[in-house]
Amino acid sequence: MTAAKSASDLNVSRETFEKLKLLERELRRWQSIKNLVGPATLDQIWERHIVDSLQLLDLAPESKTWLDLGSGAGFPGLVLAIAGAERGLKVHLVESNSRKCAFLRQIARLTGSPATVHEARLETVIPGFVGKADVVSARALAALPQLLEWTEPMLKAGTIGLFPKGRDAEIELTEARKRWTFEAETLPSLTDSDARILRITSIESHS
Ligand SMILES: C[S@@+](CC[C@H](N)C(=O)[O-])C[C@H]1O[C@@H](n2cnc3c(N)ncnc32)[C@H](O)[C@@H]1O
Repeated sequence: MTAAKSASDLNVSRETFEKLKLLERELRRWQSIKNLVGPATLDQIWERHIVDSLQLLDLAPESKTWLDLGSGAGFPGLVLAIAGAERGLKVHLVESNSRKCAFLRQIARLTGSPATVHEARLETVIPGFVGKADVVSARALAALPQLLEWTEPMLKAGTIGLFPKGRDAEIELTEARKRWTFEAETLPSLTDSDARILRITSIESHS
């Protein structure tokens, strides 16, 4: 799929669809000078990036505050801020790369989306969100044990972890269970039959 057909394909309003199209256009424009995403994924921006991000919204429909770690060019965090705005969702994007942060700020401004960009290392941002976010997400940032090490204080305080994973999801779960006990749902991805989305709650460290 090279382009989304309509707002109803995505189950979003026309206004949200227009904002997602703006994100796509700007990503293509910035990509030529700033190289924000893997060049091989540019042909499939909707499937690989936008729809892949959008599917997380339905996995935490009640959420109001969302922290996305290592947001890159906005996936999933910026897409969620754009699409979740109408139901009152606010998204915090954490990204250490300044040119990616410039892109995130620009698109948040152009779309009027409730996204706050934290240009920082996630290790310094997470402590301020313990007990303050409904969901923490991270796509293509690190293997599950590292993600749990970073987010454990948030998950212990009741935040839900949503981590899109590739075909190694089960291996990463097995590895993580050596250090923690936690509830994990392994959910199918709508965009890739090999991929999974891990929904993690109720974590306890073994040590
Ligand atoms: C592989 S990219 C994935 C980007 C996006 N989540 C996606 O799926 O397209 C990982 C991103 O995490 C950022 N990153 C890596 N380590 C970080 C850290 N400790 N704190 C904040 N950002 C970090 C990188 O700059 C990069 O943009």
